[in-house]
Amino acid sequence: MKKSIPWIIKYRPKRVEDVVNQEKAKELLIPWIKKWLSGNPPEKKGALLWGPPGVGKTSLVEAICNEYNLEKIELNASDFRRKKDIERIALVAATKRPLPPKKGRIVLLDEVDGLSPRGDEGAISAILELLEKARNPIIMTANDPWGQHLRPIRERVLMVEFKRIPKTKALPYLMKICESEGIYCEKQALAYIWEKNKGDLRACINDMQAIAEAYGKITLDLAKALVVERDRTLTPWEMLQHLFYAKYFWQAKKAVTSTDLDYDTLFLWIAENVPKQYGDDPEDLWRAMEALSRADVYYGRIKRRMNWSLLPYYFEMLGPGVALAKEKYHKRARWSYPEKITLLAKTKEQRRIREELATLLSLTQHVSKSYAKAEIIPLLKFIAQHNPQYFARLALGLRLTDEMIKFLAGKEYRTVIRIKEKLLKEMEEEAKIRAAREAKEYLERKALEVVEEEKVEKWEEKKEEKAEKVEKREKKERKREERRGGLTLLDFLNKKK
Ligand SMILES: Nc1ncnc2c1ncn2[C@@H]1O[C@H](COP(=O)(O)OP(=O)(O)OP(=O)(O)O)[C@@H](O)[C@H]1O
Repeated sequence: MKKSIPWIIKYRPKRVEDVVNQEKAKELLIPWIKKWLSGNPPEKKGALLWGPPGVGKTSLVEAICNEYNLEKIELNASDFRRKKDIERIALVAATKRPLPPKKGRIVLLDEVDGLSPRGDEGAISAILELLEKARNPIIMTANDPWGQHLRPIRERVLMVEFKRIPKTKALPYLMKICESEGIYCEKQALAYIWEKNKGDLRACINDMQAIAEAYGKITLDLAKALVVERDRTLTPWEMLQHLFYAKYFWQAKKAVTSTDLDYDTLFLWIAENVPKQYGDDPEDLWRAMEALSRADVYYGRIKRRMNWSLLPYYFEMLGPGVALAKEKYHKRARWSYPEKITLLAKTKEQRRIREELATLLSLTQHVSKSYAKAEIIPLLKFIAQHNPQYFARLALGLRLTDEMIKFLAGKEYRTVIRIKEKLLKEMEEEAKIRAAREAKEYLERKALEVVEEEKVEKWEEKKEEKAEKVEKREKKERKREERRGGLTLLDFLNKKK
């Protein structure tokens, strides 16, 4: 595929006057820069250029650098998240003079609104320090500078607002690009592109280039067919359309990141349709499948290690990897809904039963659910299908429901249920007999207990009678002794002698 320089680079404003429709911003920024150049730095050492994306913030800074012969040191939000990043690069840059022939230096911190209120306080305090010490202008950009955490920065800088580019200004500018490229272009097409991109010139130029390079002209019909509204979520079919017909990296990446499909489902949609779309060219197909397999590897790592920083690579493989795998034009194939999803929908009920069975087994057998699924369920299935008699006993013991039995026994289901019912009847009979036997034994035991109690009572009565007799005898004895004058029989006899 022929690759040419992106128009947003080729037509980037070179001079301040080339930046369209930002007169107010220029009125604020240019005098501020001139103060720096005059050797009498302004009170506020930083400027924050804010406004919607693609309206010329960075372009104006670059145009200023060009026009006033300044060196630009640019850092993106991801480069200055930590305090020491700023100290290492920006602070040095902001406090040193540039090498000749450059007259001065601008430090550009792009997308400061990308700093998070919690994780990046260090970076924010480092920026504040930078604003104190700077001996060169510090320019920052942001789409939304109104976060509470950016307040200290807002209070110390010159706030410069950038407006959306109105249609009246944007269309002539875009038309000029078409003329320079020698491309036939319909004005309504540009108006349509402008509307869909809500005044974002970068997005308009990108869309124009994509259409022009694919079809050699920009017409309203083509624009309607190819331009997607920004921030709109694509249906899976639209996603496939945009992906398979993307000519640029960014288009393909946008296609895969603009759906609300979850990551697994997105993968399934693409994997299902790649062979259909590229099937007529083995090499294109091979490259696309290679990209898909890499996406799968990244996704596996993300899930296993919870390493979400790999997500961009997943999208890059899935989107641009698949889209740019083609070297020739492919006719639109008959795309289809991923078979796996259809299958999953069909097997939903089966999966529910399997899940319930695994829960039951894990509770009764004291194993994990995954062990139950991997080891016990297959074993039960085998037993059910080869020895229904034995399985029916197991089913009763494990208290499996009929639907679980059906799930495990498959064709043998009816046999197992028949055996299970027969077993249940037998068990009921057995239970009745056992209950009757137990009742009889109970009565016998009770009767024996009664006889024993009677015996004990009689024995106790006799014991009392005996005790009474002994008491009576002792009483008599005592009376006789008293009559003898307290002498024992032996004393009495001795006395007589
Ligand atoms: N006002 C403008 N005048 C001329 N060209 C513009 C203007 N705005 C945007 N462009 C075009 O869009 C491209 C991107 O613009 P730029 O990088 O300046 O946008 P930005 O406002 O900084 O966006 P972001 O907030 O996303 O960084 C430029 O290369 C240029 O081609």
